[in-house]
Amino acid sequence: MKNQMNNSSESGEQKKVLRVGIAGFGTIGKVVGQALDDGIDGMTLIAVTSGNLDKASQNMQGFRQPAKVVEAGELAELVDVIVECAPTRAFMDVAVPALTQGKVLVTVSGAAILENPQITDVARKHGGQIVLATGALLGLDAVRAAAEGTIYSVKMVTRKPPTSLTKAKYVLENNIDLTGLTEPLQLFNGSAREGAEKFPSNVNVAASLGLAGVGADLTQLEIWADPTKTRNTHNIKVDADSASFELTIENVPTIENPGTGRITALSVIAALKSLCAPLRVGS
Ligand SMILES: NC(=O)C1=CN([C@@H]2O[C@H](COP(=O)(O)OP(=O)(O)OC[C@H]3O[C@@H](n4cnc5c(N)ncnc54)[C@H](O)[C@@H]3O)[C@@H](O)[C@H]2O)C=CC1
Ligand SMILES: O=C([O-])CC(=O)C(=O)O
Repeated sequence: MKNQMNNSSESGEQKKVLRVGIAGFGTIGKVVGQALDDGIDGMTLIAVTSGNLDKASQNMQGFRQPAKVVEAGELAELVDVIVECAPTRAFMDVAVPALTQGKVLVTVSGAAILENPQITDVARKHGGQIVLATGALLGLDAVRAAAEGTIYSVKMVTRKPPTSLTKAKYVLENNIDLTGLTEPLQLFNGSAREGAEKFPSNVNVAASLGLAGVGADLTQLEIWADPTKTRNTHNIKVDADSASFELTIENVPTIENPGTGRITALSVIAALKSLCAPLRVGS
């Protein structure tokens, strides 16, 4: 990782402090920014960019040390680590300059990585790294481990309250009215790749599951708008030669953006901490 800041610790030894920038200061970005402002060992928030720069400044009013608010193109050169939590369509505008400059990109945009697989070549060529945080899912550590052997099948079923899906691309494009739904409605049944294309802001987790395991084409996905649910629920079933497992996570929707579970920002914070921690738990 290039260009880390040096700080002297009390013992006099040089300690590397990672300079962090956030691209996308919305539901996830604000929580991550607040955590950095509260203090994460070994890193400091330097700069933020977002769709609306004035709003980003306002959102840092309570911060002890508000970061610089910069245009998207300026962010990468100022920092060592970029946290990308912008809409899928903005991913390449953030990722390419970051990785071309050899920086670390921490992201939850699994759908955008599937859509732009060449981004890993950019990272490889310039010595950058993409860290796809687990986000709103669970079990990616076990899926990755199983993928070192033979996985026979991976299936994921997502059930979200209708309010978490009203802004989904597929729902808007097809004028699907989810208000007044009285029983579960299946919106999608197919591969994780196709699901991530149709619901890019809603099943990043399915894209991540595909990337962790047998690939997005072989990962099966169902998406349901389910009025019996109050939480964004993902169930995954994996059958492999090393293990079989079934896991379910029930994510509390955020108030700002019900499609995004509260745990997502916390997963990003955990991923950031892993970059500096002397002990890293999980693969
Ligand atoms: N893997 C996972 O578990 C999850 C992934 N996500 C992904 O994270 C993304 C962010 O989620 P939220 O924070 O809930 O969305 P949000 O809509 O609350 O915030 C997005 C922010 O990005 C900003 N933005 C728009 N255009 C931009 C650009 N060109 N450059 C930089 N920032 C820009 C917006 O102004 C807004 O502040 C989602 O679009 C989704 O793709 C979301 C939830 C879970
Ligand atoms: O997958 C996503 O992008 C978001 C999600 O399901 C959740 O927050 O539960």
